[in-house]
Amino acid sequence: MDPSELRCKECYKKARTHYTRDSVRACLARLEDIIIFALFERVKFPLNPPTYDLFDGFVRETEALQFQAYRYDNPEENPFFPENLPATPFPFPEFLQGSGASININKEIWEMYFRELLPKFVKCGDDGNYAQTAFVDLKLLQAISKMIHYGKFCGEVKFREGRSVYELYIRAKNRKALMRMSTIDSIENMVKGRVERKVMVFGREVSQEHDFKGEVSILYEKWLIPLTKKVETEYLLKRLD
Ligand SMILES: O=C(O)C(=O)C[C@]1(C(=O)O)C=C[C@@H](O)C=C1
Repeated sequence: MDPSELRCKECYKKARTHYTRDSVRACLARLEDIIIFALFERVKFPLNPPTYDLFDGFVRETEALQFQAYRYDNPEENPFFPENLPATPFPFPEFLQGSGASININKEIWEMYFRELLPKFVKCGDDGNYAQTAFVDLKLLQAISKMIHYGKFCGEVKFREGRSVYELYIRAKNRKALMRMSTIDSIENMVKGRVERKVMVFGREVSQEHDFKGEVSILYEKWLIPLTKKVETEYLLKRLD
């Protein structure tokens, strides 16, 4: 059968119209699984430096292809090289509002990935598996990017629940207060605990070679959660533009 014939009524419904605190948190939890699995996949390979001679081009070409397959029509997805792609109007009914909808901090995520994450988790060496290394790097980068940019959706659901207070701080451009309002320590601790448990369960085999104890939750604490909150706060600051 030609897969392009696969159609059902639901396909035309473009259902991603509404997000709630619970649905956004459930997405973040699923992305956590993808990030942890991909991290385990990545540490099976050593650093493999020649991978990175062509990695930029590999990401640009992959994004150009995925653009044609409508990946970036979805406001949950943000390219690493937007300058390489035609501008996209958002065809999904828009949930995000204001000019913060187009925030893209992938350049910062890219820096964090190569400066902090890879050197921390991956051993030096070269086993020749460059294509596999590049695929898993991109998978991990895209999952991390999606998670961090979910900060926009976190910001929007919180704004809709507490519009009057948020409007006050947004008009006063009070970044600190918005950051404080976005921060829920109990949820962050729950996320870090859950990450630790997943690492222990998913990573039994990998952990014979790599001792991940605490490291993935530190990655969350030091980079992934702060960058998600940064996107959330920057989104809110532009919510009324
Ligand atoms: O769950 C939320 O409310 C979020 O904003 C997400 C998140 C996270 O990155 O997991 C970020 C900030 C909060 O302090 C708690 C959790």
